[in-house]
Amino acid sequence: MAAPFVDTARITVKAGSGGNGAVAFHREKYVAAGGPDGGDGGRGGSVILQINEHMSTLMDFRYKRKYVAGNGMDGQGKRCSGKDGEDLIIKVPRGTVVRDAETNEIICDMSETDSFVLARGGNGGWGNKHFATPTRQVPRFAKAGLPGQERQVILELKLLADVGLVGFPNVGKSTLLSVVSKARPKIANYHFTTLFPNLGVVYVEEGVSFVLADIPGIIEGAAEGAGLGHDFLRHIDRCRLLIHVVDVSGSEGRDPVADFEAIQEELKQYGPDLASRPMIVAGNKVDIAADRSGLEALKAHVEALGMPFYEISAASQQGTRELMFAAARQLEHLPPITVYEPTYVERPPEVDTSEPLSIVHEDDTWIVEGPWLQRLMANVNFGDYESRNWFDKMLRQSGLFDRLEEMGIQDGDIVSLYNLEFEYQR
Ligand SMILES: Nc1nc2c(ncn2[C@@H]2O[C@H](COP(=O)(O)OP(=O)(O)OP(=O)(O)O)[C@@H](O)[C@H]2O)c(=O)[nH]1
Repeated sequence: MAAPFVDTARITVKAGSGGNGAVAFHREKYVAAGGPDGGDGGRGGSVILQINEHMSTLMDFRYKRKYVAGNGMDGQGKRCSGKDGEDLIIKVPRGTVVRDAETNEIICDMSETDSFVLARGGNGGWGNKHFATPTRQVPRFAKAGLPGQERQVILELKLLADVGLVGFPNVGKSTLLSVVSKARPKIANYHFTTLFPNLGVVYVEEGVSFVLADIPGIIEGAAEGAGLGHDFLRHIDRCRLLIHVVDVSGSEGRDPVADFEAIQEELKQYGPDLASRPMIVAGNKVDIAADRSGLEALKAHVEALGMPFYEISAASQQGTRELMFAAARQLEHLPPITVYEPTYVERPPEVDTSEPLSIVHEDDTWIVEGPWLQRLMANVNFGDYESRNWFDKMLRQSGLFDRLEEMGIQDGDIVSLYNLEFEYQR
């Protein structure tokens, strides 16, 4: 079965690595010993998400899963910095929610934020021009660039509609949407198949309009993942108001109260807050109702629950205008669309500190390098106290300071770790 509507995708993004710093010395005729003039490595490009208003599905992510930004170039002599790596822009439809693939935490909600840096490029390494000091006039070292961030994320599209139509298949949701929405602007390009959520703009009166979505395919068991229903339930999340459409014609031997309750149960299963979402109930197909018993039973049932009830015939447009007015009136008092607050907490990467680091001693400087240190430093936020403490703890735990002591480090010497230098104190 082909279901071309793609509203969730898992992708890997990788920012570019920083270029390496250069070791070079100034050379000029008649100038005896030139100073160090090795330039810095360029910064790695970042991976940036950006909203594109013309996109309405995550279809593009179906076949392309890996997104890599450009690496920074290495530095050169004559103080030339390497070129920065190019940023990679990924376009997503408005309403895309980004989660961490491992923890499922929300990283960002692209509904009000127009662009977001999803993976930071690595810093370029410093060239040796930075390392000249009075005691260290000929620094023969430069720094390697740091790797870019890499992460796996899940993109999830949640429609930005004010009102969602829910109900069993065939109760007349699409028909209702088609008769109440006059215009189908660019947001309404979901109409490739009937399995797509349909969006329409309802113009109620001068200056009053709202976006109405037909959320198809809610069936019993959808909340547990049966059929396609579950995929579409996701879209109701942001609707401020639901219109629950129930077939009250009594055709096919259906019981309106039982149908209503079955869908309510489905919403509850999916999320308790969905079941408590403000709701208007519409009893549809009154034009072909053989008698009014089903309709009256449903009306009594929902009014006892405190919900407004409207009887309509979508096909003949009876009562549909009143229903839309009622929806618009309710919307006036309802808070704006949900924006998902980020829940993602940046954690330090897991590193195996047992792998020995390389230590090179030059003048008063101790240059420390190694793959795990490089990875660690690319991910530590040095502006944050906790992170700095944690970094310090990792260094101690690795035995680095004991080894430096053994090798004869003195107080006041410089420890040089990629883009960080500090004075050693016992
Ligand atoms: N007589 C009558 N028929 C209706 C009315 N509303 C819808 N129908 C018919 O009921 C059938 C199903 O209507 P749809 O609008 O496709 O139902 P739906 O709820 O959108 O169905 P799904 O797309 O499967 O979720 C169609 O044949 C409609 O013509 C109504 O008010 N009266």
